[in-house]
Amino acid sequence: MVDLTETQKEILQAEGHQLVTGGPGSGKTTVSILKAAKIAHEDLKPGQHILFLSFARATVSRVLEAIDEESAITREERRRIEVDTYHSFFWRILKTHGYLVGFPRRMTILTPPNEAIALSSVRSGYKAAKKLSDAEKAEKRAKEEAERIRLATEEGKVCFDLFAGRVATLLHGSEKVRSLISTMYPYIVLDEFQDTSADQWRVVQALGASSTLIALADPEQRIFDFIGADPERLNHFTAAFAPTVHDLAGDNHRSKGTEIALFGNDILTGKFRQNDYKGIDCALFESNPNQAYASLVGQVLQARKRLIETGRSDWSLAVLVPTKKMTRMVSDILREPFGNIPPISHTAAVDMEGPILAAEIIAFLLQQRGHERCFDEFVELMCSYFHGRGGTAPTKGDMDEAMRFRKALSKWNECLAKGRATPGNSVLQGTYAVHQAIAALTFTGDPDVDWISVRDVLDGGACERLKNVAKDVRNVRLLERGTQLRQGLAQDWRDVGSYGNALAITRQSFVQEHFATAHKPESGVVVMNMHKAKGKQFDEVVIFEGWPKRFKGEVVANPDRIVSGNVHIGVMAQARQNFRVSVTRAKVRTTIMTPRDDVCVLLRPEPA
Ligand SMILES: Nc1ncnc2c1ncn2[C@@H]1O[C@H](COP(=O)(O)OP(=O)(O)OP(=O)(O)O)[C@@H](O)[C@H]1O
Repeated sequence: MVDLTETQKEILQAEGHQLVTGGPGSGKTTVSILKAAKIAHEDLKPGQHILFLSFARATVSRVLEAIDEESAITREERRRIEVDTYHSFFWRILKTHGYLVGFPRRMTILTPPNEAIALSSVRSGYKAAKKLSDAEKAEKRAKEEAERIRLATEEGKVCFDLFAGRVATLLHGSEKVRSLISTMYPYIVLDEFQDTSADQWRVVQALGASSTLIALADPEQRIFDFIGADPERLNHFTAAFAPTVHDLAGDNHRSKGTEIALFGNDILTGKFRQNDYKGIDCALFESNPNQAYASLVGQVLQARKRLIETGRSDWSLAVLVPTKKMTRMVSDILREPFGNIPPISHTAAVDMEGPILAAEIIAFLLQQRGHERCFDEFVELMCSYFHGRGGTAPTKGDMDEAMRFRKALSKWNECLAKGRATPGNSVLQGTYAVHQAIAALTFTGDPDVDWISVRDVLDGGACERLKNVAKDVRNVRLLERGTQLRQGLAQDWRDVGSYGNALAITRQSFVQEHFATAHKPESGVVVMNMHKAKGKQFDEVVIFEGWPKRFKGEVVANPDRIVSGNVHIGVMAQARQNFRVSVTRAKVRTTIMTPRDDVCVLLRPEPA
């Protein structure tokens, strides 16, 4: 067990609502878990639990792991601590009481890929977000919201974006539900409280009426302004609940013996106290893809070597990049590095809409039903993939592609109806050939083997779009040992001797996967967007940003930078906080990779 600091001890002793603040690695999560165990031991009545609410499943798994490591916590106390995400907690409330806010009794979750499909026709009517005026943005938002509400109330398909607002309305409107929840959870810990959105805050206000709240926050790790976090949120909490306030301030237990935390603080002010910081490396690279990626691969290999040499098996190395696009690019490079460097095994936190819809296509093909409209359904699933794979930003190209396939299909069917040959130049010829090839496969009953044999046919077939599906689906980790999907498919085979329900099983396992919390925190090499690193910790971190593209010596584009365009505008508070969060995820070392000819503006000292 750790030796608690004086402030941590005070937190354990204090009663009533609490606000615990402190910098990265200052021990907020740790002390709140010990506090939860103490409450479980001393204050809870039979049947009651203490609820630990967090934003992301990844944070949940880190907290669960921390609970497991705390040998001072008994099994019974552990059982009384319920760690959950806001999403999953809200869904539980909506499922039982949603009818109070106009939802039908039978509801299903509209997962992000299916939400993307449902909203794609609204969204594709607008230009890219950057080019929209404020009025257009508001109009687009209102139309999206209206469609979400229609889907929920008329069809019972509820998407995540509606959860917080509806639960807030429900709790404020029903004293009965409020007290039901508070009886079940008399104490609630709110992790990363600085990032609470307006709707989530309304929920918290209602919960705090009868439950005791413990909010954990670092105002300077606030990185979700773009979805409604508010710099005033901590003041709202203080005004509403008059909590005792405990500040763990600059304590740093995560990267003890290094100056990573100090460097993180200096990023906030732009005034660097030292030339070198222990635990921080700056690696410059040349501004062209070959050399940039070669430098990255070199740094990743060196870091991996250092970590393997520690002899531990649970080491972790995060490669953090500024954009989603770069997450994919870096993942592709690590999968197939140049020359004779073998693939660098890693996981990548890419957007899952495309991969999930691609998995649905594979699942559909596994069903091999060969019924009359089978090919039509297959093409329709491909069109859904085009509609949904762009997530919140469907591209015009994808929308056009879906239209083209639908048109081609009706022409195809017209020919068949008239007993004529299908058009030789149809875009569907390749698609049809692949469909036939898969229908002719003989499956083994081993979901892994069969899944991969379908994927291989897509990959090697004559349809370019299906090759993309094969590529996208590689990002799906659902077939790993013990997963819901793998078990479901194997069971299906045992029950009916085929994968007759593969599509339904796949859809269901993604919903369950979304709510599952029994995941281990990431280990090995992981690639992710800087925003996703919040609340996590790794042994080493490599931060890798984009570089300026020049033509005749002039910068013509400067994409994928930590600060947009790498230009110095105003105080850049959000960019500084975001960068600091990334830098301080490391326990031992953070390597920052920035282009030699255009070093990140946040690393240049502020003019005095
Ligand atoms: N008093 C302490 N003595 C030694 N180690 C500690 C102490 N408190 C916490 N730690 C350790 O320090 C690390 C960081 O702690 P923790 O995750 O609780 O910080 P945090 O404030 O929640 O961080 P962040 O806001 O960056 O997510 C953990 O590995 C934890 O076990």
